[in-house]
Amino acid sequence: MTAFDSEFQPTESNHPTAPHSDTRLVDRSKLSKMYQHYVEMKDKYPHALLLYRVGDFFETFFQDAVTVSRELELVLTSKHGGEVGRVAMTGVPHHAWERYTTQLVEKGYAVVICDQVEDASEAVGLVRREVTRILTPGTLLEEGMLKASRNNYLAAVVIAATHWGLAYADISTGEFLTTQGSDLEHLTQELMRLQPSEVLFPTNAPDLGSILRPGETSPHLPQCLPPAFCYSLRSQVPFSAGEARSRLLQKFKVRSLEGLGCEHLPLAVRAAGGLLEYLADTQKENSVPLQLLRTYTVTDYLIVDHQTRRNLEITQTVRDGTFHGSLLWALDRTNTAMGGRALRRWLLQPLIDIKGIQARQDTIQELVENTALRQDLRQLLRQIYDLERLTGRAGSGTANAKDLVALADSLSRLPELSELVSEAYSPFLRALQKVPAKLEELAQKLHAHIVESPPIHIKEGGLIRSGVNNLLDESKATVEADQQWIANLEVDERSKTGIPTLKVGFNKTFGYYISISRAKSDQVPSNYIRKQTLTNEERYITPELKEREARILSARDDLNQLEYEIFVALREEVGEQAEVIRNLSRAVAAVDVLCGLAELAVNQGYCRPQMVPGREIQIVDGRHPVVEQSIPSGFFVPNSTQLGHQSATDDKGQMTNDNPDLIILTGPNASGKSCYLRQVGLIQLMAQTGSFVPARFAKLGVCDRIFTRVGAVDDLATGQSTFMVEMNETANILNHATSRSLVLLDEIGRGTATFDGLSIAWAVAEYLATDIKARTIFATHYHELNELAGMLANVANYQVTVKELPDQIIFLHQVQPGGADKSYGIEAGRLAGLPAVVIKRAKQVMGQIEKHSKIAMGLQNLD
Ligand SMILES: Nc1ncnc2c1ncn2[C@@H]1O[C@H](COP(=O)(O)OP(=O)(O)OP(=O)(O)O)[C@@H](O)[C@H]1O
Repeated sequence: MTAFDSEFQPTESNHPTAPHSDTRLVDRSKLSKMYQHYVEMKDKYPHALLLYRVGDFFETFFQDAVTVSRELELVLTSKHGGEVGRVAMTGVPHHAWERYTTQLVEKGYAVVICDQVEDASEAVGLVRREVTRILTPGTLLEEGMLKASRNNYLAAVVIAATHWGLAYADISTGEFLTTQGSDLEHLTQELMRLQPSEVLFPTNAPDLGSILRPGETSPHLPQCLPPAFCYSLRSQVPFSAGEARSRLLQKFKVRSLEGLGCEHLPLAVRAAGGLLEYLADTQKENSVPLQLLRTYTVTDYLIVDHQTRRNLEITQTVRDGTFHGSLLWALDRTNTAMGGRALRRWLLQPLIDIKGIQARQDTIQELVENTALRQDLRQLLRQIYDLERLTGRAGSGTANAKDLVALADSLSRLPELSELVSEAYSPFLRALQKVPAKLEELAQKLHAHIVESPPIHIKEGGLIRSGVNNLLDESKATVEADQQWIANLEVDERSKTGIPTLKVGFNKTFGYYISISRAKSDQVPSNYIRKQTLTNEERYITPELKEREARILSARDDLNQLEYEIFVALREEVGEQAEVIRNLSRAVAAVDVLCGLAELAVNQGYCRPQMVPGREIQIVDGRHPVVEQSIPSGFFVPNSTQLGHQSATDDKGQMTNDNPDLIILTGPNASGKSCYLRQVGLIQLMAQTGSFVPARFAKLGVCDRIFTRVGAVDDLATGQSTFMVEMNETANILNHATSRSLVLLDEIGRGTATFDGLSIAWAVAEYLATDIKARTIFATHYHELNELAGMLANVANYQVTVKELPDQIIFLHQVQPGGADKSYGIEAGRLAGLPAVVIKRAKQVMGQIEKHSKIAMGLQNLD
C-alpha cells in the first residue's frame, strides 16, 4: 500500500455537516450529475490526482481536494454536490494548471487532466469532459515542467533471477534505448547513472497503477532497485515476451527486432515493450514521437559506479550537492540546451572505444586550431533553440505557435551552419555539411504561415499571416469592414444626434452599445433601444449595430477555428519530420559540446591526450580541472603521474619502481592528496569522454572502470557505520576491479582501531598490486605502508611535500617520489596549541610504536 492510499483509508466523518471527502463512502445516487461523472472518472484513476475542468477552473474534489490543498497550500473549501450535501473542493485557475501540476508531479504524484471537450455554451445538458492527459514524473512534455539542462528519463525494469532488462526513454527528446545484463549490480548502477524520474516495474502487487514516491518502500520492489526514485507498479501483461515484442514490431513498423539489435535479448524487449504500453496508456491522443529503439551494452562504456561519480563530483559536489563546483560546471561551455544535456550524458557515460574517442578529439582539435570557425559556430549555435524538445511537442500535439516560430527560426539557421562547416574535415563537423532540403522548406513554410510574434493561445486567432488562405483573408476583410463600421459609428451618431458626449462601447454581457449621459437621454433617436440604465448614463443598442455585432462574433469564431485548423496542419507537418529534425539536432548538440570543449581547451591550456591500447597512464604536469578554476589563476601546482607497470627494468636489467601499478601517497593533512587522487581520475574520465585534458602531456591507456573510495561518510539512510560503508565499498572494488581499471583509494581503514585499520590497508594494497594489478593510487596517513615498495616491484612511494618552518608548515602541493616518514599529525597538534608536555609524550609513544612496527621485516619472516 502506498502512502497515498493510506492517507485515504475510508474514515466516516464524525461531524454530520463536514463536507464529504472520500468518493468511496459517498452515496453516489444522491450526487448531482456532474459529481456522478466525476466519481466515475475517479474510479478509473484511484492512484492519481484528478483535475476536473469546471468553467475557468480545474477543480479537485473529495480526497484529492484534501491532498491538493495540503500539498499546494491552497484553501480547502466545499461545494454543494446534490442531495448528499457538501463535497470537499479545491481548485486552480485553468490557465495556471501547468504551474500547479508541475509542483504535484515533482512531489511524485500522477495527475490526470479531465478537460471540457465541448463548448460549454453549446452543450446540451452536462458539458462533455474527457481525460486529455495523464502526467507522471517520467512522461512530461511541457516546457515549464522540464529542466532544460537535463534529460527526463522514464525507465522500465524487468528482473528474472539475476538477469535484468532495462529500457529508458526521454519522451521530450525522443531518445529510446534498451539493454539487458546478468549482474544486478550493473542494473543498480545504470539506474543511478540515468537518475530516472520514474521507473516502471511489473509486478503482481494488488495496488497496480500506484506510484511509490521516492523513499517509499514496498515488499514488491527488489533490493537492487534504489529507493531514491519513483516506482510505478504495473501489470505484468504488457511486459510479457509476446505482448512486448508485438508492440515493438508495430510501433517501429518492422518485421523483426534484428535491426533494432534486440531480437535475442528477451529481457530488453520486455522492458521496452512495457514502456511503450505505459506511454500509450498515459499519453492518450498525443502520440509521442520516439526515435528508433537503440540497443546498447553496459560494458561498451567506461563503467563509473555511483560512489565514484559522486566522489569525483561529476554533476554535483559531495559537500552540498550543488552544480557549482562540479566537473560539469567546470567543463560546460555549451551554447544550446541540447548541447548542455549531451555533455552531461557524455560525462556520465564515457567511452572505451578508442576510435570513438579519437573522432571526438579530432573534431575538438580542428576547432582548437581554427579559431574563426570555432567563434562563428559558437555565435550561431546561440541562436538555435531546443530543437529536440520543440519537435517533441510538435509531434505530440502540445506545441503552440510560439514553439513553431522558435523551431522555424532554429531550422533556418541550419543552412548557415552547414555553410560554415563546408570546408571542415573532422567527423562531427562533416555530419552537419548536409541539411535535408525539406527542413529548409519546412522552416520557410512555417515563417510564411505563422505571424512573427504569435499569442500563446492557439484557439483565439491571431496566428496566421494574410495571404495564406483565401477564405481566411475574405473573412478577415469582412470582420475588419464591420469593425470599421462600428469604429465610425461614434462619429456618425454624434453628428446625427448632435450629442457630443455620445460613445460606443463594448462589454462581455451586452456586447456593443451606445452610451449617452442621462442628461441627454431626451435627445435619443427613436430607433435606439434602451438596454441598461446606470447612475449617469443610459446604454442603447440599435438593430443595425446588433446585426453587425452578430456578424463579427460569428465570423470571428469561424476565423479562429480556421486559423486553428491551419496551425494544427502545420504542426502535424513538423511532427512528420520529427525523426529527421532530431537526427540533425543530435548532430548539432554534439558539435555544440565539442565546440565548448575546444573553447575550454584553448582558454585553460588543455592538451590532447594520446589514447593507447595498453595500460599506461602518463600525465605530465596534470591539474585538477575544477580546483584550478576555483583558485586564482597560476596558483595551482601541476603534478605528474606515471602508472601502469610495464615490467620496467633499468639499464642493468633490474626491476624498477619508475612505472608502478600502485602508488602509496603520503603527506600531511590538507597537503593535496585527495586533490591529486581526484585529478588523475578526472583526467582519465575526461579523456575517455573525448575531451582534451588539463595537462602538458598525457598518454593514457583506456580503462574499463574507475573506482574510488574517498572520505568517510556515514550512510545514515541505511544505518551503516562509517567503517562498514568503507568496507563495503572496498569489497566492491576488490571484487570487480581488473588490471585495466583505475582505482583511487583515500584513507582506507581509518574508521577502526589503528592496527586493524593499518592491517586492512596493507592487505588491500598488496592484493591490488599483486593479484589484480589494477592501476592504483592509495593515499594514506599510515606511512608504514611505504614499506610495501620495498617488497613489491610494481609499488612506488610518492609524497605531497611541505616546507617546515619553526612555527608553520607551508604547503607546496608538489607530488614527489619518496614516502613521508614523519608524523605531521603531532606537528599539526603542536601548531594547534596542544601543551608541550603532551606533544613530547606523543613523540615518545610514537617512537615506541615505530620501533616495533617494521611490518615488512616481520612479514618476510612469516613467509
Ligand atoms: N596542486 C595543488 N595546487 C594548489 N592547491 C592545491 C593543490 N592540491 C591541493 N590544493 C589545495 O589544498 C587543499 C587541500 O587539499 P586536499 O583536500 O587534497 O588535501 P589532503 O592532503 O587530501 O588532506 P586530508 O589528508 O586532510 O584529507 C585543497 O582544497 C586545494 O585548495
